[in-house]
Amino acid sequence: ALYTEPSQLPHLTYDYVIVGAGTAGNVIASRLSENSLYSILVLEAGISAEDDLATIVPLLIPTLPPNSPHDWNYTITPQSGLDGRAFPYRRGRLLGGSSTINFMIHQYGSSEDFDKIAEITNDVGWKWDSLKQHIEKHEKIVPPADGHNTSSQYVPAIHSTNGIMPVSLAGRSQSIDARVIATTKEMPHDFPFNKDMGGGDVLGLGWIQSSIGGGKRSSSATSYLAAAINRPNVHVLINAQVTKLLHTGSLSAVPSFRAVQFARKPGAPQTVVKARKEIILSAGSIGTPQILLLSGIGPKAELQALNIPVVVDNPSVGQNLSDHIWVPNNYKVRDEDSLDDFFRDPLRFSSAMKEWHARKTGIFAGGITNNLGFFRLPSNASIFSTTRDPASGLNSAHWEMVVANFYLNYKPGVVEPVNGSYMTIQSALISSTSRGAVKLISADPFAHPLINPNYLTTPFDIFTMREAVKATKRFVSADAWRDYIESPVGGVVGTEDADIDAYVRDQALSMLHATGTASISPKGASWGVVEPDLKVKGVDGVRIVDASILPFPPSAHTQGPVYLIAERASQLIVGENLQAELDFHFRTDWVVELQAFLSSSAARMYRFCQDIPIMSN
Ligand SMILES: Cc1cc2nc3c(=O)[nH]c(=O)nc-3n(C[C@H](O)[C@H](O)[C@H](O)COP(=O)(O)OP(=O)(O)OC[C@H]3O[C@@H](n4cnc5c(N)ncnc54)[C@H](O)[C@@H]3O)c2cc1C
Repeated sequence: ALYTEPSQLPHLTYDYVIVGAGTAGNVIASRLSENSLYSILVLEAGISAEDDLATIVPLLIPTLPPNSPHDWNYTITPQSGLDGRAFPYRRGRLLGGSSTINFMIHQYGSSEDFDKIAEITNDVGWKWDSLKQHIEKHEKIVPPADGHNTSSQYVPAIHSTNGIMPVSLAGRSQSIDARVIATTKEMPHDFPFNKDMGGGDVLGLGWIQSSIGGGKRSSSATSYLAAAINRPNVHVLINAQVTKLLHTGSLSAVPSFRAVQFARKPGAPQTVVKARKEIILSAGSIGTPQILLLSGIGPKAELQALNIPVVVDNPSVGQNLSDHIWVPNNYKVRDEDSLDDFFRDPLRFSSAMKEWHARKTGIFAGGITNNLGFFRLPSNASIFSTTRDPASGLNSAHWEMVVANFYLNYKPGVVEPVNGSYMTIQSALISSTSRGAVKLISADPFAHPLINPNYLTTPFDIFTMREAVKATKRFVSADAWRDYIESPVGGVVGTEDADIDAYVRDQALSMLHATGTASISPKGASWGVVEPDLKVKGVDGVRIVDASILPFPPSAHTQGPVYLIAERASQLIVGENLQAELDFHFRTDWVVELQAFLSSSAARMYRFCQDIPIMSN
């Protein structure tokens, strides 16, 4: 059931309390609630926007304005690597979290990314060969909205048609598609064709898969949560911003956190709910470290400076913020079909909207791009004489290219051209090595934290962006574009490396792929925030499941990896419960078992009211 006010909650104690009904949180809620014996509460700070067309109609997403109620409306700190610029940093603040406002590109990353996580954590369960089993439950490949033949555009064998979330290939064809593919044939060394990036092999250029099904966005809310919300053991409360986790005692001298405090808005009454088994933090790469810090779990000196009582001194909380960053390379083109005219023409816009309403097809049924590719620097690139290759392996990317058939530039203050047709090639940094941090600005839980991604502050990052921009120039020099591109628009001024660097620092924006602020680490390591099983280090009762646990930026847009991580986390949690129950049964004689069986329903009722003491912190 969905509740909007704390007073509507039927209980104040649940088996599991999940913080954040976002991409990962809804996976956990859905999978755990498949067992009707577990009671689950999901607390979401944001709203439900299930009828909001901007979050349903795929191509309306570029029109969703900043400063909307769907968004946390963060701003990052001024970036020394970007000429001191600061800009909005979007995160979904609604059911589905960022999966409800993202650009729907859907893939998982390189197999080596996950193999590297397995190596870092000494946990083979994170290896790609193990993790990819979850694709079967997650993904449901459906035909694209225009029903075109996709046989040359993906490899069905590495996908699933049985999962919970509809995913499809591009829902409308674009005039540039054939030129992109022709370029892979003309320049196969620089831009090889990759028929499918969804199976762990990401390198090359090919067709995009999107979290779109039947012409509508698929989010964790429309898939996982929709499947679970009517189960009697699932309660979801929106407008509930968690202000901290409460220290409730200790287990074998390890501090326990088994209660969550939340409020609707600043000054509103605080409500406390208790978790009998576990709290799952799924508040995302910004929200999760913020909540840990507010709860006294974080760097001691930082917490003390804000008069937050320190329960667990962990210097890694909020550190290691990593992200992908991109620059637009805009070109003026000869094209009647670019989306520029479409967005400017109210008649075409409304007739396409009518088509979408009638049949869920047409321009609006597709995403913002049909093609993307992942690439590496040459192995003899000069940067490798001073910097170790940060990619997860030889089949993982350093940079990415996304091709869109309209003028795309979100830099604040940029005015879109009022006429003409355009194409944009986004050059993005993937294996970034700059690391930033999320820190509290005050002990006020409603104050936005300081978000400093520290972009482009390493020689590797600026080198790779420079090479990615140069590669774009090579790409558009192919014959395939000769009669199409008129001229670059607002691009690099000059021909020197320094000119490209200046352009990159002036133009770069975030891909909004924040990761790493509650990083996974080897069991018992002195660094990192969670153990390989995602339990918070030095804490009893809390697990983290979201993008924050990724130790480094993957070769992917980040929703796919988050879905796989959340599926595995659900399996770990359920598995631990089964193990605990088995242990219990093997230890007891039949009389005790019978008693347990007979009293289980009564016990569940009782445990709803059970009191978990709360320490002051
Ligand atoms: C505009 C945009 C475009 C993107 N485009 C793509 C794309 O095309 N493809 C792709 O793969 N990735 C994309 N991403 C990134 C991807 O969507 C995210 O990496 C991923 O969804 C993160 O999942 P998560 O579970 O970690 O966090 P989220 O999905 O953000 O979920 C966190 C949830 O926790 C809630 N929350 C936070 N703090 C609190 C609190 N204190 N109390 C209660 N609730 C709280 C939030 O409101 C939110 O619902 C994009 C992101 C954005 C913002």
